Amino acid sequence: EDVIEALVEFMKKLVPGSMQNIPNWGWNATSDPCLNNWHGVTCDTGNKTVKNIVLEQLNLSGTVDFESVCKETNLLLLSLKYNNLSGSLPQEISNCKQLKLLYLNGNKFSGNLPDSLHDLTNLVRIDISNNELSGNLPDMSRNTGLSTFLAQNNRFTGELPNFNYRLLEDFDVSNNDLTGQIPDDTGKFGARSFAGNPRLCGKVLPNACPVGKKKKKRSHDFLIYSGYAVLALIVLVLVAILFLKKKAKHEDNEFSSDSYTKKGFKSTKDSSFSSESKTGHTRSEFSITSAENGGVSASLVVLSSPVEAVNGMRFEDLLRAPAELIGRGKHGSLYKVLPSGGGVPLVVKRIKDWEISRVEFKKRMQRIDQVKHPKVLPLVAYYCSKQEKLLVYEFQQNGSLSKLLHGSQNGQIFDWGSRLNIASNMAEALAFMHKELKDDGIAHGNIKSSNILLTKDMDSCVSEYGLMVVDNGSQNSNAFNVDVYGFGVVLLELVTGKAVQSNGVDLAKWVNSVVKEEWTGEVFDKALVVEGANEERMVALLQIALKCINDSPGMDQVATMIASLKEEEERSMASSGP
Ligand SMILES: Nc1ncnc2c1ncn2[C@@H]1O[C@H](COP(=O)(O)OP(=O)(O)OP(=O)(O)O)[C@@H](O)[C@H]1O
Repeated sequence: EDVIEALVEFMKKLVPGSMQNIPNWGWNATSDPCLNNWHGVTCDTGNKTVKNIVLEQLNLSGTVDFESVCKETNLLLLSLKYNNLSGSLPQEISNCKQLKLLYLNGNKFSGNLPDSLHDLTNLVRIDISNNELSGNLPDMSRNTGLSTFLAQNNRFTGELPNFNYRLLEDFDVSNNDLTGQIPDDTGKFGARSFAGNPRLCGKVLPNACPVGKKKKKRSHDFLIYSGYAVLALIVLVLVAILFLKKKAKHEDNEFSSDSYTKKGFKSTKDSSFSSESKTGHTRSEFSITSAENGGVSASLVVLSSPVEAVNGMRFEDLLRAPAELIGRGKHGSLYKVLPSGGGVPLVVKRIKDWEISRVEFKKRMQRIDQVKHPKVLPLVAYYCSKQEKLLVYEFQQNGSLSKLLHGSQNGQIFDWGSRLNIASNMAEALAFMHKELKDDGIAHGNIKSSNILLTKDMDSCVSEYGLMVVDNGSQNSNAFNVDVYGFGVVLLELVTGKAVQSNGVDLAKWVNSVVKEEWTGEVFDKALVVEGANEERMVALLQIALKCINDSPGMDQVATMIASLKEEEERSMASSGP
């Protein structure tokens, strides 16, 4: 009832005047928003809780009662764009804790933005553009899941705060009255994102910054950094004391029984660390906290590794190394870490919410390590405590297949032959892993183009094998089918050049429907058509992709089909060659 009352209150304020002014949208206290389909409301699948409110372009001219709506609901999406709403955005907006998408653009909101926006830690997109908002922009560097921040055409003043520019995909603060220097040293966003702020300066703007201007900020940063350093030092000393105490009590018998070269670090009750990136210009933080219940010890297990710098590495080395957050996916965060003793950069994947016992986890990682394939990125080390699971891999400087296909290509040509090569290598690697790990029930679990990486020689390899346990009831074989499906989608990306989800359209569904309508020619990546890639073989690869998606063939069968396609391609190249 409280929810209904709050929602009715919210609607009353959106439409000023008497209740009669509210159009017949079903929003009344005697009905149910989920069961009676209130206009603009979407609920969860059980029709119990309101998840989305979308009231766009409806000429609403009142104010927004964030207090009521955020207190009583767990909204994921609130979109009120293109109305005539006014008033300010209150601190209480942060009670909408689950909010992922907030669209308030195209209204007449005014006043300062509340600082509490940085407490919306689930926020992915916020669009407050085209309003009359003023004052400083809040510091949103802690909203690490944020990918879109649009605040253009307002009256914001003051300096631009720090954002996680590396993680942002869309950013626009143009046409405000911002001052000072652009802190985005990544250069990722061009002049367009910052234009129309005459007192803003930076590399991408015609307005270069006067030399020496950054000093004040530096000394301020220095204070913050030294604070972090002192904190980290205290924690490290505590960890060391606890570690020594524990060590005296326990013998490390974890690493004696098998054939790997392993060295473990035992960390005791609490360990935490914070460091800052030396590579990135923007400040980034890395912190691993492990608070073990009941003082059970945890270890970093370093597997025998071709990576020199890693052999002998300890957990504390990992913690001490400069690190930079480079990704925050559905399943956890990814950090790039530079080992302190020099050597190759590493990535640390920190998995959240994986309900797996430590024994199971360890068994699984060791099993994966036993099955080696040259095109599967080997695990370098792993760490497992009750709350924390960390996996260490070697950093691959050439990025992922996803970036190659959908990122700015910097003039790189990604031709048909290379695509077929990647398809064939990845199919073969997965077929091998599936065969070897069938009995253990360990599939990859998360096949997608961002998990196919390009090595320094531009060779492809699949990363993060076995990090996701696909929850598919009792039939383990399903996990392998999920891989085949994921691989099918990767093949579609290779053939179409399109991303898995573009403009809300699911790639597999789109290709399936286009092929059904017999417009197959429409789906191919224009770059491949221009290059003159053989259409017959493109159709053949497309069909293999659709087979993976619709019929769940075995990975070995898929690998065989792609291998013969590749052979055909090579034969034809040889016969048409000079
Ligand atoms: N070893 C690595 N070297 C270089 N880049 C990597 C490495 N591992 C992952 N990446 C890249 O870092 C980015 C973030 O990776 P991350 O695994 O966090 O995200 P994701 O694959 O999109 O999501 P998920 O959590 O579902 O795996 C991706 O673009 C990925 O391609």
